[in-house]
Amino acid sequence: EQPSAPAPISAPLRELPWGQLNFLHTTDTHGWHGGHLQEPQYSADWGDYISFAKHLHKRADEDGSDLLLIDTGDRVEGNGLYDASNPKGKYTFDIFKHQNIDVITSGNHELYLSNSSNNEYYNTVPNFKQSYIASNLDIQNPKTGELEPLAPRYRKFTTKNQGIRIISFGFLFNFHGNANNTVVQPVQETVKEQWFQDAIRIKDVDLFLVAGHVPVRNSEEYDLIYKAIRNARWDTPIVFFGGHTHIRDYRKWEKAAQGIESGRYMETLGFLSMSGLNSEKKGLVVPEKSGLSYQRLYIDNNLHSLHHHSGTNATTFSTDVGKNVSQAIYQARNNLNLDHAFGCAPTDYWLSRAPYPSDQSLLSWLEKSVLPDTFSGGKTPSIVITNTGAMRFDIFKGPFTIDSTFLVSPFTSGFRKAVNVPYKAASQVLQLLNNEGPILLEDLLALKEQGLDTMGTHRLDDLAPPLPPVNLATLIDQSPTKHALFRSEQQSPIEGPGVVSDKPNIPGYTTVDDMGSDGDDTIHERIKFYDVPNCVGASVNFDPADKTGAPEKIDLVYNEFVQDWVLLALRFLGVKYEKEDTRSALDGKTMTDVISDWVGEHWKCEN
Ligand SMILES: Nc1ccn([C@@H]2O[C@H](COP(=O)(O)O)[C@@H](O)[C@H]2O)c(=O)n1
Repeated sequence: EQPSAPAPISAPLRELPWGQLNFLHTTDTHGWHGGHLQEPQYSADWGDYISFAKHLHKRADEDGSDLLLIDTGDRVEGNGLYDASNPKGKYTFDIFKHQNIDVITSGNHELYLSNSSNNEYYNTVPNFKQSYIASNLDIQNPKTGELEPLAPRYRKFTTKNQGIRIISFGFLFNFHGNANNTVVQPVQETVKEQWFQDAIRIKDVDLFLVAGHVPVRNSEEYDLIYKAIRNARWDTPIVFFGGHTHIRDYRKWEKAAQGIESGRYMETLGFLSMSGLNSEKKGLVVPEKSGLSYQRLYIDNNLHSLHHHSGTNATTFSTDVGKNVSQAIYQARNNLNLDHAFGCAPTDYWLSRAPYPSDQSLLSWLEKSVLPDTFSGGKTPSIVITNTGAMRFDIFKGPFTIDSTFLVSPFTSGFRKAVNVPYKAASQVLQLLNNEGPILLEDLLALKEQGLDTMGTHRLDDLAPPLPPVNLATLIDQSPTKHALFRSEQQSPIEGPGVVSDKPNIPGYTTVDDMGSDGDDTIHERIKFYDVPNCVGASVNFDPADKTGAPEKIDLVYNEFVQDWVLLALRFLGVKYEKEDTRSALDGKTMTDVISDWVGEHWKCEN
């Protein structure tokens, strides 16, 4: 735990369902290896995770079971510890490498920029030489320019104590937004490749382990892999580890094929156990189960939970390596001056924990205050649009630091503008991007398919942030056209079999998955999450309500990440702008700069 981290509050806990083969799973950590310094519930750091894993390894060695660690990518972008250094990631690779991870894969965030995928090539792959897997990912060798697999396509290994023979794969979903130094092969092609077809037919395999930056639910990619393995091996157990959608989730394909997704931002250490697997070695002390079984627990990443599940206490918990890593994180945070405050937030602003629009909504704050104040300088009537996915985390009342700017918006995309756009068209772009009004997403997609867009790297709903880290069934939908699955606000919190009756006192995740509603280790009081639009926008230097005084032409300013969609929408509205017709806005400043400048000017700290 970092010295400034708030101490966890004790809460009723569910027990770790230890088995024959046990897994700890991290995903979408996005640089939060220092833990959450404003939220006691998630305040343990990467050093604590190292200590925790060490205790569980000891337990496995003592009772003859096994423990494997998995990480499924998006380790970068989203926290000052990674983003504030120059070059980015200067400290994180050396911090991360001290955990003994058995299977590790790449996420999409490792690939948006060529320097971050080159970092995988130069740092993370060599640091995890025995465990990095890249089943459908190639990279241009930075020295020769030749395309090569980022890491081995699959691995075969045998567990230490039980002698369970495992074939493991490492996938990335069919991602298109990568820089041009990497190639992500669509999963439907990978599963047809000879190496994959041979691997799933290797004899004497007790378990297929599919790790990937791929959601476990509604996932064409994982369904394809499941079917491909089942076509070759009708009954060999399969375990999936997923990621990308930032949720806690558990999916049962069938009795012998199940998988976990373990949240985001170092909030969750996913635990999955299996029993009843073929084993070469005897000596298992844990009780035998009849047949194969899987169990799961989503551990809140704080010391109260970690002590409890490892049978330790404040005196016995930290290992030497764990302590050193926590110290290295502390040192890096100091070097980067991450606690330096630009100003102090007067209240909390929520990305998806308050309805949009509302006074507590981060997106309302962005469109009502930050964007108009930032872009009003030139006096030109403008509409400013950003995707809401450019915003990644909430703002808490109190000091808004260098770290906070990267938590809220870490990306390097700048702003661009199309000048002198007819107002009639420009004023409809936001509505189109939000799939509201008479023209729907399908119409735009049809145009894209006719080749009318130039690049088309992102899907329209990728413009919004990942859904809040809850099962879709618990998300409160504000746009009925979008997600028919969501519950309405009137419905009561999820309850069901397996919910323990202790009164929850800590707000947090109340996960409902294919195993039921008893997956969170901490019995939480339910938090409400709200759906958000794809994009928000501000009218600057004119009043959109004043119908008679509407400008004829305006500048359309937008976050560079949404450029394809903005130009496509304009074309759909009868106005043709090519990328070359647009220009850089705000001297290349990013959203990170915009927010830190605005906070410095408007949110003074009262001493
Ligand atoms: N330059 C960028 C890069 C990404 N985004 C947003 O992040 C989303 C992807 O994040 P995941 O954690 O879900 O992988 C992407 O869809 C964008 O919404 C961005 O705004 N700018």
